[in-house]
Amino acid sequence: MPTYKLTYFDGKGRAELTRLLFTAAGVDFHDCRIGYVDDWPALKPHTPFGQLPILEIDDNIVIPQSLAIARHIARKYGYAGKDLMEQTQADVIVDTFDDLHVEFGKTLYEKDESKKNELKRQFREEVLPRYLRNLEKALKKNCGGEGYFVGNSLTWADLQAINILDITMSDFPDMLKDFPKLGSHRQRVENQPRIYEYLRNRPLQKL
Ligand SMILES: N[C@@H](CCC(=O)N[C@@H](CS)C(=O)NCC(=O)O)C(=O)O
Repeated sequence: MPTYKLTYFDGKGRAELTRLLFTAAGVDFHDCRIGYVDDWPALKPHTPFGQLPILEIDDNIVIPQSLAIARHIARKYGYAGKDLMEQTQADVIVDTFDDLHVEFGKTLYEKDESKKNELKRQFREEVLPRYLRNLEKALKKNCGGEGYFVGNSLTWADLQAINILDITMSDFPDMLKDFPKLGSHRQRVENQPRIYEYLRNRPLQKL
């Protein structure tokens, strides 16, 4: 088994999907969390694109880009989809949740208070319902929404779903109230034994 070191800041952010994948697969990894002020300036010039996360494999391969990292682990351990079409369907769901994550991010980092409130209103009333409606429709297309996003077993699309919903719900806690299939899917995935244990024990962090 390769050795893995995942380096990121101390938060969920763009590393949590890979942490969830390692957890689901039961694969050991070094979860290296560094400080933005104390550690990052020295490390940044030694990373391929000056960004985190990076995944180091066997001390000699370095992979940047969070979704490339997660896709690599998903493919390696059987969570990418069973054939080309399933893989593409899983990619579509992962990318759509990534878009939602980016939209959510816009509501966090605006400095001007009144602009920030307007961004949050737009996100809550327009952006979020649009994404959730489309994602619930996509979920229902497979087994009426009673199983997984793709095929008949867990893929990285399901892990990306619980990850981004969790991060977004930190500010919009009742956002799934009109989307019962997304809500029950979330519970189904979070109740998988390894994931359940991981979620109970991971650091309590909003983002
Ligand atoms: N598309 C990249 C974006 C990576 C990214 O924006 N990383 C941020 C943290 S979330 C970062 O490294 N910030 C520090 C910096 O740019 O100096 C990915 O998904 O990995």
